[in-house]
Amino acid sequence: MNTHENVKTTSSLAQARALTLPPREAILQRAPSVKQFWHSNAKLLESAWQEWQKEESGSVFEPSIQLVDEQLSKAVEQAWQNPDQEVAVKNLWHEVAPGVFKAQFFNPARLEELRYYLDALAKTGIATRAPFGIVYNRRGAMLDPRSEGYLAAPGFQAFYNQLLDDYMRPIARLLMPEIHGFDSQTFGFSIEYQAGMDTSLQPHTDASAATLNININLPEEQYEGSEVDFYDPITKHVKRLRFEPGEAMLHRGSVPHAAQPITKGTRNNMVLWLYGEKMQIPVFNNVIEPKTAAERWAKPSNIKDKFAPF
Ligand SMILES: O=C(O)CCC(=O)C(=O)O
Ligand SMILES: [Fe+2]
Repeated sequence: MNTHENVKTTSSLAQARALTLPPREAILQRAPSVKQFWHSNAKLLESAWQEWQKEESGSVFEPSIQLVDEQLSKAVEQAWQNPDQEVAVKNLWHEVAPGVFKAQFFNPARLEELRYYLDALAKTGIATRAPFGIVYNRRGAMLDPRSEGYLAAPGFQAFYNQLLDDYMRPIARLLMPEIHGFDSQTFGFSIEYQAGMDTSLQPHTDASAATLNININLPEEQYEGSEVDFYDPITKHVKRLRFEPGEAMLHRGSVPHAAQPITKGTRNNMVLWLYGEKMQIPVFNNVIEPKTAAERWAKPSNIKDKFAPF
């Protein structure tokens, strides 16, 4: 006989699995009924994810920060212990276009752990919402708690928060000092590009102060096309960049960029954003107040608000 608590939590997963998603046309039209669907089921979905995790713990290997490239994780760990050594982190990032920095972020040999886990999440039968920003996104997911229908599995959330708090924020502050102070709020989503599905993205800027775009393709997952173009608004130069498995680009949200059509294979990525309270981002030509290394390697005390870009 189940305890009362068990009966209650077991039913969340079953209830979540029994939900009928709004029709695809309504989703694409961003109908108010779709927003209402996610809003009214938000609590149920969160408890379903918790329940799923309880049931599955042991059988599904959770992604850990050990997936991060060893050089990067060592340098970052050192910097947390002694911020004056942050230059070792900076040296691992190369400015490949104005305001765009590239580094090896995940160890490609361990990416299958993340992908295996994400596949397991996709098979739970718990509904997730794809990013509206990607025209027809059929495969991607929302990652941040501010987004309805997000991947609320506690194991995933722990990993996501570590990526943002331990890695992205201090690194972004180090490479783009003007974003410091516009970085207490987080946002994230995943994308899967595939010919015949979501194939490209029009030129745009992000509503972020900084964007970390990490390729999570497995080494054997080849693709053609799907380069990301970054535009230099001053010189009008276009830099066409290709992502290899585990590579990341960290860029100012204000740098215009576009994804070229994918012609073969798939490209999977995880996109993380930082911005300030109420979605504030740095203003062009803002006076930059100098910060210390110790201030960069610190977690913001600001409470997260609920503003979601999409
Ligand atoms: O395709 C990419 O890697 C870029 C995605 C992107 O720019 C976005 O989602 O805002
Ligand atoms: Fe973007």
